Amino acid sequence: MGQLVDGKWQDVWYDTKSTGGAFVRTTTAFRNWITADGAKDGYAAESGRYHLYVSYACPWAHRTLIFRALKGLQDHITVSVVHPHMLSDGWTFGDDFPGATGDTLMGLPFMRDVYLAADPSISGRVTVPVLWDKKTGTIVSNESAEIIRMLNSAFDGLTGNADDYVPTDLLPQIDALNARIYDEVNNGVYKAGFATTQAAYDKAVYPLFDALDWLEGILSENRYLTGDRLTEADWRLFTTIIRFDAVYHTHFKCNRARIVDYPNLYAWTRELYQVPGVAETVNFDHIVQHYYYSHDTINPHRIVPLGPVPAFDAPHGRG
Ligand SMILES: N[C@@H](CCC(=O)N[C@@H](CS)C(=O)NCC(=O)O)C(=O)O
Repeated sequence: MGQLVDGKWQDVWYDTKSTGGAFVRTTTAFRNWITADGAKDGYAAESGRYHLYVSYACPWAHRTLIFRALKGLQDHITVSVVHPHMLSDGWTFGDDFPGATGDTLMGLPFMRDVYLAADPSISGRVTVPVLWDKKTGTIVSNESAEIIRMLNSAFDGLTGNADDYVPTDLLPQIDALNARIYDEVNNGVYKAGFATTQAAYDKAVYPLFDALDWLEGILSENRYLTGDRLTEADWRLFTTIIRFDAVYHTHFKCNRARIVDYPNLYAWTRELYQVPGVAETVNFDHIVQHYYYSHDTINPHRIVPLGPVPAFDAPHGRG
């Protein structure tokens, strides 16, 4: 775990001293957009041009794998999967774990080397996902929220897949859902888990469970978050919820309730898990190994608790 400072790796954990024990997520550095013709930033949607660097453990990277699958982009965008253990070298391309592929594009040893290939004097955290452009040899984007918006539509002309998870008429509703879900759920579990004071933990964990109660209410009356259409808002929530009982409940101390205790949220999770192509993007060995093994300030002995993984392939009964 560390970060790059002027192109040099420094092994340091998150600083919570200057923020009263609170985890504050840093903003991302590469924010370009792929569009159908490349008119916006020079990145045109072309088959075989782009490569995704992901971790199966990471909920943000998971979003991009889901959109790649939903949009039928598997033959157009290649992928490398990092090793689940993120230790003093950060994410690595060790391939001695089932499903970890190594860097299949450039053969580099560490994820930081991908950032250095884009900018040799870069400063900042080395995060996944990364969307890499093979043509110009740089990072297009390392912001999952923007990568999935690109994947949602930019390649439609190439694939003929026009499924739209961000329909214009629902955009304000999707953005409003995303904003609360990001702050209180997606990032809320991290704020609870990485807090180093009781006050910072309390400030995250109460809103988190209030938000889960709110979402359970929505899903008791609607099939999906915005009503009867499955949208980006559902998928952005899904990658946190599917990890919840296996890791966040125990490791991040989000233990007022489990997802299996919320009948509608749990059934909705099973329905989304069973959407064709999605189950293949969920890898519990990587998820469980990553969290319990990588955060030595939280779990210094790296003991991976037994825990059950809920039966996400059980009938969901929704619809
Ligand atoms: N804003 C980024 C956040 C990505 C992120 O924080 N990824 C985590 C893994 S779940 C990471 O790579 N952390 C490494 C670090 O912070 O050093 C996104 O959504 O794409």
